[in-house]
Amino acid sequence: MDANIVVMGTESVGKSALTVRLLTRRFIGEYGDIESIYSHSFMVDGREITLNIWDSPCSEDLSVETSLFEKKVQWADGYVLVYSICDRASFNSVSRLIQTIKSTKDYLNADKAPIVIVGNKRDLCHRRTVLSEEGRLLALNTDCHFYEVSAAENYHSVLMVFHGLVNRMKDAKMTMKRPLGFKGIVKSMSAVFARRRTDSF
Ligand SMILES: Nc1nc2c(ncn2[C@@H]2O[C@H](COP(=O)(O)OP(=O)(O)OP(=O)(O)O)[C@@H](O)[C@H]2O)c(=O)[nH]1
Repeated sequence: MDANIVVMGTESVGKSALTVRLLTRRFIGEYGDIESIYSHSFMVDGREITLNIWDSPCSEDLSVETSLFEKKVQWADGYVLVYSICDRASFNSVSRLIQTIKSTKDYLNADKAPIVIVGNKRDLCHRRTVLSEEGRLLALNTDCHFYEVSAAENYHSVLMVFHGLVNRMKDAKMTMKRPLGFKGIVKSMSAVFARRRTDSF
């Protein structure tokens, strides 16, 4: 199975940290302002799954970004929407993103693609401003899955996010997508930071 996942959320919530954690099992602290698509393969229930993961900074200015946003929605088989549990504005933004994704999908008549909501930075619970229950309730109300994780502290919880999404995608009807033109597991940090221009497809 080959599936496309878009990782979205506001600035500094840990989108790159989550993606890099999945790819390398490591947390390196600083990630720079990278927008990249990575390819990562792993086994689930004896089957090889290849995920193409688009780590994208979010622009709230959808009037400017509409065509890029539509491109992402057309491309995506699933979404990881990230907020920081210490940043209420990032949580509110995820809530708005879900509505925008759903209305764009309706507008484009795109396939139903599952969404996972991720509350990141769980290790900073002394600075928490968003309760777990709020995340859980948002997920319940919008038919999404919900996880709270710490990309800084834990690889397995991050793995669970992507496994959970893969399981939901298996249930959803998947249409064949145009291949990205590159594949393979990203194995080293230098490969992780090899940039891929997103306007090339
Ligand atoms: N304590 C803690 N810090 C984290 C965690 N995840 C990410 N960070 C930190 O938060 C900052 C932003 O992380 P990034 O992964 O660059 O966030 P991003 O969402 O990709 O940011 P942009 O690319 O600017 O949109 C960095 O300083 C990370 O070290 C976490 O789980 N816990």
